[in-house]
Amino acid sequence: MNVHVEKDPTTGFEKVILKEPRGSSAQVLLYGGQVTSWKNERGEELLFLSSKAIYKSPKAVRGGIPVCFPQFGGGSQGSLEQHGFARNRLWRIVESSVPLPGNNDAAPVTSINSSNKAIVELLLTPTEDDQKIWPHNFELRLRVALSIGGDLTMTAKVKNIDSKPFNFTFALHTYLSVADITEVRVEGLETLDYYDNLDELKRSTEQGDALTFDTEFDRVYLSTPNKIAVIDHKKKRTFILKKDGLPDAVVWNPWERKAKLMADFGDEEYKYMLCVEAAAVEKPISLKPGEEWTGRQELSAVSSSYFSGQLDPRKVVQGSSNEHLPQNQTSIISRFSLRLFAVITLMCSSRNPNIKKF
Ligand SMILES: O=P(O)(O)OC[C@H]1O[C@H](O)[C@H](O)[C@@H](O)[C@@H]1O
Repeated sequence: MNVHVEKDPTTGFEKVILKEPRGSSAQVLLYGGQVTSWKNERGEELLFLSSKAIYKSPKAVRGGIPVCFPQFGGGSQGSLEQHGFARNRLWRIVESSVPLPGNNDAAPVTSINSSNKAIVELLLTPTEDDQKIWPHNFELRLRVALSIGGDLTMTAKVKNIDSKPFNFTFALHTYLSVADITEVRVEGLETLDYYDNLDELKRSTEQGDALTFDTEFDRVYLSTPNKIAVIDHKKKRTFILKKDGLPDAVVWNPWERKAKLMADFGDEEYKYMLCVEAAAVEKPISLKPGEEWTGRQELSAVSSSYFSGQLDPRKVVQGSSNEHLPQNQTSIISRFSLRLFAVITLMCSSRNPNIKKF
Protein backbone atom coordinates (compact mmCIF):
# COMPACT_ATOMS: atom_id res chain seq x y z
CA MET A 1 0.00 0.00 0.00
CA ASN A 2 1.37 3.37 -0.88
CA VAL A 3 0.09 6.88 -0.27
CA HIS A 4 2.06 9.96 -1.22
CA VAL A 5 1.52 13.59 -2.12
CA GLU A 6 2.92 15.24 -5.22
CA LYS A 7 2.53 18.45 -7.14
CA ASP A 8 1.22 17.98 -10.66
CA PRO A 9 3.82 19.58 -12.95
CA THR A 10 1.20 20.60 -15.56
CA THR A 11 -1.60 21.94 -13.38
CA GLY A 12 0.44 23.00 -10.33
CA PHE A 13 -2.23 21.32 -8.15
CA GLU A 14 -1.23 19.10 -5.25
CA LYS A 15 -2.63 15.60 -5.32
CA VAL A 16 -2.61 12.49 -3.16
CA ILE A 17 -1.75 9.27 -4.98
CA LEU A 18 -3.11 6.00 -3.57
CA LYS A 19 -1.68 2.69 -4.83
CA GLU A 20 -2.26 -0.93 -3.93
CA PRO A 21 0.10 -3.86 -4.58
CA ARG A 22 -1.84 -5.36 -7.52
CA GLY A 23 -1.44 -2.12 -9.48
CA SER A 24 -4.73 -0.19 -9.05
CA SER A 25 -4.41 3.46 -8.17
CA ALA A 26 -6.40 6.62 -7.45
CA GLN A 27 -5.59 10.32 -7.29
CA VAL A 28 -7.28 12.94 -5.13
CA LEU A 29 -6.73 16.68 -5.65
CA LEU A 30 -6.56 18.86 -2.55
CA TYR A 31 -8.41 21.40 -4.70
CA GLY A 32 -12.05 20.35 -4.34
CA GLY A 33 -11.17 17.14 -2.48
CA GLN A 34 -11.76 15.74 -5.92
CA VAL A 35 -10.84 12.25 -7.10
CA THR A 36 -9.51 12.80 -10.63
CA SER A 37 -8.21 9.33 -11.47
CA TRP A 38 -9.09 5.75 -10.63
CA LYS A 39 -7.20 3.05 -12.52
CA ASN A 40 -7.60 -0.72 -12.48
CA GLU A 41 -4.83 -3.31 -12.13
CA ARG A 42 -4.04 -3.00 -15.85
CA GLY A 43 -3.58 0.75 -15.50
CA GLU A 44 -6.79 1.53 -17.45
CA GLU A 45 -8.49 4.79 -16.43
CA LEU A 46 -12.03 4.20 -15.18
CA LEU A 47 -13.09 7.82 -14.65
CA PHE A 48 -13.68 10.44 -17.30
CA LEU A 49 -11.60 13.60 -17.04
CA SER A 50 -12.04 16.19 -19.78
CA SER A 51 -9.03 17.01 -21.92
CA LYS A 52 -10.28 20.61 -21.65
CA ALA A 53 -10.61 20.65 -17.85
CA ILE A 54 -9.59 23.99 -16.34
CA TYR A 55 -7.30 23.86 -13.30
CA LYS A 56 -7.81 27.36 -11.98
CA SER A 57 -9.78 28.62 -8.98
CA PRO A 58 -12.74 29.15 -8.80
CA LYS A 59 -13.47 26.81 -11.71
CA ALA A 60 -14.34 23.23 -10.73
CA VAL A 61 -12.33 20.56 -12.55
CA ARG A 62 -14.45 18.87 -15.23
CA GLY A 63 -14.39 15.13 -14.57
CA GLY A 64 -13.41 12.66 -11.88
CA ILE A 65 -15.63 12.84 -8.79
CA PRO A 66 -16.43 16.43 -7.70
CA VAL A 67 -18.01 16.82 -4.26
CA CYS A 68 -21.23 18.87 -4.43
CA PHE A 69 -21.82 20.54 -1.04
CA PRO A 70 -23.66 22.30 0.61
CA GLN A 71 -25.98 22.52 -2.39
CA PHE A 72 -26.60 20.21 -5.29
CA GLY A 73 -27.82 21.98 -8.43
CA GLY A 74 -28.14 25.62 -9.34
CA GLY A 75 -30.40 28.60 -8.81
CA SER A 76 -33.68 26.69 -8.59
CA GLN A 77 -32.27 24.52 -5.80
CA GLY A 78 -30.74 27.18 -3.54
CA SER A 79 -28.99 30.52 -3.36
CA LEU A 80 -25.41 29.27 -3.77
CA GLU A 81 -23.32 28.81 -6.89
CA GLN A 82 -24.13 25.65 -8.89
CA HIS A 83 -23.27 22.52 -6.84
CA GLY A 84 -22.01 24.56 -3.87
CA PHE A 85 -18.49 25.67 -3.07
CA ALA A 86 -16.75 22.54 -1.71
CA ARG A 87 -15.60 21.55 -5.21
CA ASN A 88 -13.56 24.71 -5.65
CA ARG A 89 -12.01 25.14 -2.22
CA LEU A 90 -8.68 23.90 -0.93
CA TRP A 91 -9.02 20.94 1.41
CA ARG A 92 -6.32 19.63 3.72
CA ILE A 93 -5.08 16.17 4.57
CA VAL A 94 -5.91 15.08 8.10
CA GLU A 95 -5.43 11.31 8.10
CA SER A 96 -3.59 8.76 6.03
CA SER A 97 -2.78 5.05 6.15
CA VAL A 98 0.88 5.92 5.45
CA PRO A 99 2.77 8.65 7.35
CA LEU A 100 2.55 11.95 5.44
CA PRO A 101 3.87 15.42 6.15
CA GLY A 102 1.25 18.07 7.08
CA ASN A 103 0.11 20.45 4.34
CA ASN A 104 -1.45 23.92 3.99
CA ASP A 105 -1.45 25.09 7.59
CA ALA A 106 1.04 22.33 8.52
CA ALA A 107 -1.46 20.54 10.77
CA PRO A 108 -0.19 17.04 11.63
CA VAL A 109 -1.56 14.14 9.60
CA THR A 110 -2.61 11.31 11.86
CA SER A 111 -2.17 7.69 10.87
CA ILE A 112 -4.99 5.28 10.12
CA ASN A 113 -4.13 1.68 10.81
CA SER A 114 -4.93 -0.32 7.68
CA SER A 115 -3.06 -3.18 6.06
CA ASN A 116 -5.42 -3.85 3.17
CA LYS A 117 -6.41 -0.35 2.01
CA ALA A 118 -4.61 2.79 0.90
CA ILE A 119 -6.52 5.58 2.64
CA VAL A 120 -6.45 9.34 2.81
CA GLU A 121 -8.87 11.60 4.64
CA LEU A 122 -9.32 15.24 3.67
CA LEU A 123 -11.06 17.98 5.61
CA LEU A 124 -12.85 21.12 4.53
CA THR A 125 -13.86 23.83 6.98
CA PRO A 126 -15.41 27.16 5.98
CA THR A 127 -13.41 30.37 5.69
CA GLU A 128 -14.86 33.70 6.85
CA ASP A 129 -15.79 34.42 3.23
CA ASP A 130 -17.58 31.05 2.95
CA GLN A 131 -19.57 31.91 6.07
CA LYS A 132 -20.71 35.15 4.44
CA ILE A 133 -22.41 33.18 1.65
CA TRP A 134 -23.43 30.18 3.81
CA PRO A 135 -23.52 31.27 7.45
CA HIS A 136 -22.87 27.90 9.09
CA ASN A 137 -19.90 26.31 10.75
CA PHE A 138 -19.17 22.76 9.66
CA GLU A 139 -16.53 20.11 9.15
CA LEU A 140 -16.72 18.13 5.93
CA ARG A 141 -14.49 15.06 5.86
CA LEU A 142 -13.91 12.88 2.85
CA ARG A 143 -12.17 9.57 3.29
CA VAL A 144 -10.98 7.94 0.05
CA ALA A 145 -9.95 4.29 0.32
CA LEU A 146 -8.53 2.02 -2.38
CA SER A 147 -8.75 -1.70 -1.53
CA ILE A 148 -6.62 -4.53 -2.82
CA GLY A 149 -8.17 -5.36 -6.19
CA GLY A 150 -9.09 -1.73 -6.82
CA ASP A 151 -12.51 -0.97 -5.28
CA LEU A 152 -12.79 2.72 -4.48
CA THR A 153 -14.75 3.76 -1.40
CA MET A 154 -15.56 7.36 -0.56
CA THR A 155 -17.02 8.23 2.81
CA ALA A 156 -18.22 11.78 3.44
CA LYS A 157 -19.04 13.07 6.91
CA VAL A 158 -20.58 16.44 7.64
CA LYS A 159 -20.55 17.65 11.23
CA ASN A 160 -22.49 20.63 12.51
CA ILE A 161 -20.03 22.49 14.78
CA ASP A 162 -22.29 25.55 14.87
CA SER A 163 -24.70 26.68 17.55
CA LYS A 164 -27.73 26.48 15.24
CA PRO A 165 -29.10 23.80 12.89
CA PHE A 166 -28.46 23.78 9.13
CA ASN A 167 -29.67 21.92 6.03
CA PHE A 168 -27.70 20.87 2.98
CA THR A 169 -27.87 18.75 -0.14
CA PHE A 170 -24.97 16.65 -1.35
CA ALA A 171 -23.66 14.57 -4.27
CA LEU A 172 -20.61 12.62 -5.30
CA HIS A 173 -20.70 13.65 -8.95
CA THR A 174 -19.02 10.60 -10.49
CA TYR A 175 -17.98 10.87 -14.15
CA LEU A 176 -17.55 7.28 -15.39
CA SER A 177 -15.45 6.61 -18.46
CA VAL A 178 -17.31 4.62 -21.13
CA ALA A 179 -16.29 3.40 -24.58
CA ASP A 180 -19.47 4.55 -26.35
CA ILE A 181 -22.43 6.15 -24.56
CA THR A 182 -24.88 4.68 -27.11
CA GLU A 183 -23.88 1.19 -25.93
CA VAL A 184 -24.31 1.84 -22.21
CA ARG A 185 -27.17 0.59 -20.01
CA VAL A 186 -27.90 1.60 -16.46
CA GLU A 187 -29.73 -0.99 -14.37
CA GLY A 188 -31.23 -0.49 -10.93
CA LEU A 189 -33.29 2.63 -11.63
CA GLU A 190 -36.19 1.05 -13.55
CA THR A 191 -39.72 1.92 -12.39
CA LEU A 192 -38.47 4.66 -10.05
CA ASP A 193 -39.75 8.21 -9.74
CA TYR A 194 -37.44 10.92 -11.03
CA TYR A 195 -37.50 14.60 -11.71
CA ASP A 196 -36.27 15.83 -15.01
CA ASN A 197 -33.87 18.77 -15.11
CA LEU A 198 -34.63 19.10 -18.83
CA ASP A 199 -38.37 19.47 -18.25
CA GLU A 200 -38.71 22.09 -15.50
CA LEU A 201 -38.09 19.50 -12.78
CA LYS A 202 -41.25 17.66 -13.81
CA ARG A 203 -41.78 14.53 -11.76
CA SER A 204 -42.34 11.27 -13.71
CA THR A 205 -41.95 7.54 -13.26
CA GLU A 206 -39.38 5.61 -15.25
CA GLN A 207 -41.28 3.26 -17.50
CA GLY A 208 -38.75 1.34 -19.49
CA ASP A 209 -36.33 -1.41 -18.81
CA ALA A 210 -32.77 -0.30 -18.18
CA LEU A 211 -31.76 3.27 -19.08
CA THR A 212 -30.10 3.73 -22.45
CA PHE A 213 -28.88 6.94 -24.05
CA ASP A 214 -29.45 8.59 -27.41
CA THR A 215 -29.94 12.22 -26.41
CA GLU A 216 -29.24 14.70 -23.60
CA PHE A 217 -30.13 13.19 -20.21
CA ASP A 218 -30.37 14.93 -16.83
CA ARG A 219 -32.56 13.28 -14.21
CA VAL A 220 -32.63 12.88 -10.46
CA TYR A 221 -33.94 9.41 -9.52
CA LEU A 222 -35.51 9.43 -6.09
CA SER A 223 -35.01 6.94 -3.24
CA THR A 224 -33.17 4.41 -5.36
CA PRO A 225 -31.91 0.95 -4.38
CA ASN A 226 -28.40 1.03 -2.99
CA LYS A 227 -26.85 -0.77 -5.96
CA ILE A 228 -26.72 0.55 -9.51
CA ALA A 229 -25.00 -1.19 -12.42
CA VAL A 230 -23.59 0.72 -15.40
CA ILE A 231 -22.94 -1.73 -18.21
CA ASP A 232 -20.54 -0.63 -20.92
CA HIS A 233 -21.22 -3.18 -23.65
CA LYS A 234 -18.50 -1.96 -25.97
CA LYS A 235 -15.82 -2.13 -23.31
CA LYS A 236 -17.39 -5.29 -21.80
CA ARG A 237 -17.10 -3.66 -18.40
CA THR A 238 -19.65 -3.14 -15.65
CA PHE A 239 -19.36 -0.53 -12.95
CA ILE A 240 -21.16 -1.34 -9.73
CA LEU A 241 -22.01 1.63 -7.58
CA LYS A 242 -23.12 0.85 -4.04
CA LYS A 243 -24.24 3.67 -1.81
CA ASP A 244 -25.42 4.36 1.67
CA GLY A 245 -26.89 7.53 3.21
CA LEU A 246 -27.28 8.94 -0.32
CA PRO A 247 -30.84 7.99 -1.30
CA ASP A 248 -31.03 9.62 -4.74
CA ALA A 249 -29.08 9.10 -7.97
CA VAL A 250 -28.48 11.73 -10.65
CA VAL A 251 -27.81 10.54 -14.19
CA TRP A 252 -26.35 13.07 -16.62
CA ASN A 253 -24.94 13.25 -20.12
CA PRO A 254 -24.84 16.66 -21.82
CA TRP A 255 -24.92 15.21 -25.36
CA GLU A 256 -23.79 17.08 -28.45
CA ARG A 257 -25.43 20.52 -28.17
CA LYS A 258 -24.60 21.17 -24.51
CA ALA A 259 -21.09 19.70 -24.91
CA LYS A 260 -20.38 22.47 -27.43
CA LEU A 261 -21.58 25.11 -24.98
CA MET A 262 -19.18 24.03 -22.21
CA ALA A 263 -15.76 25.68 -22.46
CA ASP A 264 -14.12 22.97 -20.33
CA PHE A 265 -15.52 19.99 -22.24
CA GLY A 266 -14.53 18.66 -25.68
CA ASP A 267 -17.21 18.71 -28.40
CA GLU A 268 -17.09 14.92 -28.82
CA GLU A 269 -16.37 13.97 -25.22
CA TYR A 270 -20.01 13.31 -24.33
CA LYS A 271 -19.60 9.99 -26.15
CA TYR A 272 -17.10 8.78 -23.59
CA MET A 273 -18.68 9.65 -20.25
CA LEU A 274 -21.71 9.15 -18.10
CA CYS A 275 -22.31 10.77 -14.74
CA VAL A 276 -24.05 8.57 -12.17
CA GLU A 277 -24.13 10.54 -8.95
CA ALA A 278 -24.93 9.19 -5.51
CA ALA A 279 -26.83 12.07 -3.96
CA ALA A 280 -29.08 13.43 -1.23
CA VAL A 281 -31.11 15.96 -3.19
CA GLU A 282 -34.84 15.59 -2.78
CA LYS A 283 -34.87 15.76 1.01
CA PRO A 284 -32.13 18.03 2.38
CA ILE A 285 -30.13 16.63 5.28
CA SER A 286 -30.80 18.50 8.55
CA LEU A 287 -28.18 18.61 11.28
CA LYS A 288 -28.62 20.04 14.74
CA PRO A 289 -25.58 21.41 16.59
CA GLY A 290 -23.15 18.57 17.31
CA GLU A 291 -24.84 16.12 14.90
CA GLU A 292 -22.99 14.33 12.12
CA TRP A 293 -24.15 12.81 8.83
CA THR A 294 -22.40 10.09 6.84
CA GLY A 295 -22.79 9.30 3.13
CA ARG A 296 -20.81 6.61 1.38
CA GLN A 297 -20.27 5.18 -2.08
CA GLU A 298 -18.27 2.20 -3.21
CA LEU A 299 -17.28 1.79 -6.84
CA SER A 300 -16.04 -1.39 -8.45
CA ALA A 301 -15.39 -2.25 -12.08
CA VAL A 302 -15.69 -5.82 -13.36
CA SER A 303 -15.58 -7.53 -16.71
CA SER A 304 -19.11 -7.97 -18.04
CA SER A 305 -18.67 -10.01 -21.19
CA TYR A 306 -21.94 -11.85 -21.66
CA PHE A 307 -20.18 -14.32 -23.90
CA SER A 308 -17.64 -15.30 -21.30
CA GLY A 309 -20.58 -15.53 -18.91
CA GLN A 310 -18.66 -13.96 -16.02
CA LEU A 311 -21.32 -11.68 -14.67
CA ASP A 312 -24.91 -10.78 -15.06
CA PRO A 313 -25.20 -7.19 -13.90
CA ARG A 314 -28.96 -7.60 -13.42
CA LYS A 315 -28.24 -10.33 -10.89
CA VAL A 316 -25.60 -8.12 -9.28
CA VAL A 317 -28.22 -5.44 -8.82
CA GLN A 318 -30.72 -7.95 -7.49
CA GLY A 319 -28.15 -9.60 -5.27
CA SER A 320 -28.24 -13.15 -6.71
CA SER A 321 -25.19 -14.82 -8.18
CA ASN A 322 -26.20 -18.21 -9.53
CA GLU A 323 -27.21 -17.08 -13.01
CA HIS A 324 -24.81 -15.78 -15.61
CA LEU A 325 -27.16 -14.20 -18.10
CA PRO A 326 -30.15 -11.89 -18.03
CA GLN A 327 -33.41 -13.82 -18.02
CA ASN A 328 -34.32 -13.08 -21.61
CA GLN A 329 -30.88 -14.19 -22.82
CA THR A 330 -30.96 -17.25 -20.58
CA SER A 331 -34.28 -18.34 -22.01
CA ILE A 332 -33.18 -17.67 -25.61
CA ILE A 333 -30.08 -19.78 -25.04
CA SER A 334 -31.90 -22.58 -23.25
CA ARG A 335 -34.53 -22.72 -26.03
CA PHE A 336 -31.71 -22.75 -28.60
CA SER A 337 -29.86 -25.52 -26.69
CA LEU A 338 -33.03 -27.64 -26.52
CA ARG A 339 -33.60 -27.28 -30.25
CA LEU A 340 -29.96 -28.12 -30.98
CA PHE A 341 -30.21 -31.17 -28.76
CA ALA A 342 -33.38 -32.27 -30.55
CA VAL A 343 -31.80 -31.86 -34.00
CA ILE A 344 -28.66 -33.80 -32.99
CA THR A 345 -30.77 -36.55 -31.46
CA LEU A 346 -32.88 -36.77 -34.62
CA MET A 347 -29.77 -36.93 -36.80
CA CYS A 348 -28.27 -39.67 -34.63
CA SER A 349 -31.49 -41.58 -34.47
CA SER A 350 -31.89 -41.60 -38.24
CA ARG A 351 -28.41 -43.20 -38.45
CA ASN A 352 -28.71 -45.45 -35.41
CA PRO A 353 -31.91 -47.50 -35.21
CA ASN A 354 -31.20 -48.20 -31.49
CA ILE A 355 -31.99 -44.57 -30.60
CA LYS A 356 -35.72 -44.03 -30.40
CA LYS A 357 -37.28 -41.19 -32.32
CA PHE A 358 -39.43 -38.72 -30.39
O1 LIG B 1 -21.41 22.09 -15.15
P1 LIG B 1 -21.59 21.62 -13.73
O2 LIG B 1 -21.91 22.76 -12.81
O3 LIG B 1 -20.41 20.85 -13.25
O4 LIG B 1 -22.83 20.67 -13.72
C1 LIG B 1 -22.88 19.56 -14.54
C2 LIG B 1 -24.22 18.83 -14.36
O5 LIG B 1 -24.29 18.35 -13.04
C3 LIG B 1 -25.45 17.56 -12.72
O6 LIG B 1 -25.39 16.33 -13.29
C4 LIG B 1 -26.73 18.29 -13.05
O7 LIG B 1 -27.84 17.45 -12.92
C5 LIG B 1 -26.68 18.89 -14.43
O8 LIG B 1 -27.83 19.73 -14.61
C6 LIG B 1 -25.42 19.70 -14.63
O9 LIG B 1 -25.40 20.22 -15.93
